[in-house]
Amino acid sequence: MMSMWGAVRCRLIQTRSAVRKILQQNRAFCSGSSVGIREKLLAFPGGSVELQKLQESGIAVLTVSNPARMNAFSGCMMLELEQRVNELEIWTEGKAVIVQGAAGNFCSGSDLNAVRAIANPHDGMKMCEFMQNTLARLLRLPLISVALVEGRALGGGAELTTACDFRLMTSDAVIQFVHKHMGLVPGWGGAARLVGIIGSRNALKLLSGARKVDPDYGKQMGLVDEVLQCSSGEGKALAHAEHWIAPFIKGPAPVIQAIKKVVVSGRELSLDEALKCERSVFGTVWGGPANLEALASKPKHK
Ligand SMILES: CCC(=O)SCCNC(=O)CCNC(=O)[C@H](O)C(C)(C)COP(=O)(O)OP(=O)(O)OC[C@H]1O[C@@H](n2cnc3c(N)ncnc32)[C@H](O)[C@@H]1OP(=O)(O)O
Repeated sequence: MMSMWGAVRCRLIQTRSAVRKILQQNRAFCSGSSVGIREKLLAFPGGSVELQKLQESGIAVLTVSNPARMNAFSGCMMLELEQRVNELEIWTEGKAVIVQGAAGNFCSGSDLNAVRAIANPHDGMKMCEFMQNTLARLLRLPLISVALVEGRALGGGAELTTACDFRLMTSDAVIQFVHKHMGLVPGWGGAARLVGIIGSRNALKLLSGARKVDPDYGKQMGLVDEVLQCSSGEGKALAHAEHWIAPFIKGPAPVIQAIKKVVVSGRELSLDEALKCERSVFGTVWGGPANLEALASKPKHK
């Protein structure tokens, strides 16, 4: 009969092979069809995507920064976002990531100067594919992710909020899928994720009406998880967001990461595949330090 440690080892190997498969898919994308679009994106400089990892709390803060253009995504920022996601994917001590915009504003979507320059269907689709891949990887991170919306989240900025597990808004913030006004539909995966978050009827209302979502409307339709008691640009929102997320990330990083992994598999895989993945992830925490410590302390969950 296989020992407990043998079973744990076996499940660890299964998990590693699942992770390897996902990494191979990501690498295939990085080395394949996106090569041409990377060169084109490089031609649109400006702004940055900054990452600060707070080792003590296990919270990372990802800041989209291009204040002169209301934090619109230049081509270089799209490439930089991908790099930041790469870094977060291998942050084993991390528990959460807060995505915010610089200077009290979330993000006004793609940089319209870049959009004008690559306004042909071929380049548009390649850019879409690039951002879809990056945002899908952001949402699949083994970290609990929060979009902290101050000011405006427009177009691609609204799509970025859907690539996080939770959305928090300051009292005067607005999320708006303005794509229809631009003669577009979301292309960074925002429509598919929006349907998953608020259902197809509400998604249809937001996209076809290009409706402004204020905090009350956002909460009412389930797009927004919490309205923070502060205004945009006041400098208080990040501290409020850290406070909001604290109860969800209490505990050791491997356990928090395992929780996020089983939720991602439940969200994205068929039931059979999700159950398989859940077993593998379970094997990584069963008999692990946090589990043994909890067993030794004879807890009562009152
Ligand atoms: C994926 C599909 C997409 O994301 S398509 C892009 C969707 N986004 C947009 O269409 C945003 C268009 N911009 C706006 O509606 C307004 O600029 C908003 C964001 C409401 C801000 O208005 P307001 O506070 O009056 O400031 P402003 O218009 O003077 O803007 C300040 C400077 O920022 C610029 N800016 C803003 N958004 C973008 C953008 N997406 N791309 C490029 N530049 C942008 C404005 O042009 C303005 O620049 P400048 O001071 O005139 O040089």
